[in-house]
Amino acid sequence: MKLMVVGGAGYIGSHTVRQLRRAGHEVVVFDNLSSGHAEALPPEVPLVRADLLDLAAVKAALETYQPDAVIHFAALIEVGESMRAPGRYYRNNVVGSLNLLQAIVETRKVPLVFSSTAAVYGTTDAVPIPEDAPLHPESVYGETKLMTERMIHAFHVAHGLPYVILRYFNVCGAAPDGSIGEAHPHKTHLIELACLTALGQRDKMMIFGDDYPTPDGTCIRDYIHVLDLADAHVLAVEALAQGQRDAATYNVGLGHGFSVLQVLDAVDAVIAQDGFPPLKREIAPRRPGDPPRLVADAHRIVDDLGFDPQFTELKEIVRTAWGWHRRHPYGFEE
Ligand SMILES: NC(=O)c1ccc[n+]([C@@H]2O[C@H](COP(=O)([O-])OP(=O)(O)OC[C@H]3O[C@@H](n4cnc5c(N)ncnc54)[C@H](O)[C@@H]3O)[C@@H](O)[C@H]2O)c1
Ligand SMILES: O=c1ccn([C@@H]2O[C@H](COP(=O)(O)OP(=O)(O)O[C@H]3O[C@H](CO)[C@H](O)[C@H](O)[C@H]3O)[C@@H](O)[C@H]2O)c(=O)[nH]1
Repeated sequence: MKLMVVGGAGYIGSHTVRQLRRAGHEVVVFDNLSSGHAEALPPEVPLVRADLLDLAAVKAALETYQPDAVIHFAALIEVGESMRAPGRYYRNNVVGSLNLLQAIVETRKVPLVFSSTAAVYGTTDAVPIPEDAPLHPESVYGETKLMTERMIHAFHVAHGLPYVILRYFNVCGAAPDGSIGEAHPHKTHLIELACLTALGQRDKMMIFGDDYPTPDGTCIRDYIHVLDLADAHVLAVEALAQGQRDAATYNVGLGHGFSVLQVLDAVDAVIAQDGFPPLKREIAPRRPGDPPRLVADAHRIVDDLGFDPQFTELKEIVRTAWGWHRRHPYGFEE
């Protein structure tokens, strides 16, 4: 197939581009490079450097490249920033996605795979969380993702647009060859921060709360490797193309969780193999808005699409992140 990957120069998009190429698909990337990196793309993949807010550019790209399906990763993704600059987030994420939907139905009405997030559930008592749990996002970021989910469904009902929505849990890790990996401008993710702390870019790791109602008192999350997540996109887009699915929403996680302390122990074990000392740790207050436990009920994607994640060991996941950060301590900015 020929696929247009919108936001394909970003962290998850660039790993997905690789897996799509490996699966034999042709790819074109549409990205404004606001947080993505052209260096993260294979040289043979064309990059249309343009903005989703430019409707004419989106339509022109669809008309020029005539893709068989579109995968949509483009968004602003920082929860804290979304609360301080809601206008930017609603405009970029909601209006940008609306332009993409409009351009698709006005040009080629091809299937769409969309990146959503566990943040659409907000704080929930459900463990694990099924896809039909109540949706109560607690941030503007989460709200923009839920609004986009609803727009996509409305376009499905009104125009027959086939779609798969994937709700990711905690995305982590990097390409095992260390060539591409996470390089967000602002670092907030636990595993990335731990690797950068090991490399001396931070003094110590702060543990945000050790008094949660969990076995070791720290928060539990479902960590999904970025390559497994990329494979979920390959499965989704192929199921859409073959007409096996035309409107589906899936959680993407492992279905079991690890605590902050378990993650930091895994990082210590991995970096010790390269002669690095254990991370300095400090217990800090809880971070506002962090639910104690977020774990996916991932049965639906396993049953429907045959999703079969390969990175199920925490140390294996951490080893790939460490390999990337060690080789590229400043990301793509070397
Ligand atoms: N990283 C995570 O942990 C996580 C978790 C859940 C969901 N998601 C979702 O996955 C998607 C990808 O996340 P990521 O971590 O790869 O982020 P990222 O910032 O690395 O990638 C986003 C890409 O979209 C591009 N982009 C943003 N706005 C654009 C616009 N208006 N026009 C064109 N391109 C634009 C950026 O330049 C970047 O390349 C996002 O939609 C995010 O909400 C990410
Ligand atoms: O220095 C740190 C960084 C994080 N944490 C803790 O580690 C856990 C994981 O935190 P991350 O920031 O890595 O990830 P989140 O669970 O906050 O967020 C992720 O999952 C969300 C879904 O709920 C959204 O999808 C979001 O985009 C994605 O980054 C949390 O308990 C957090 O408090 C620390 O203790 N110290």
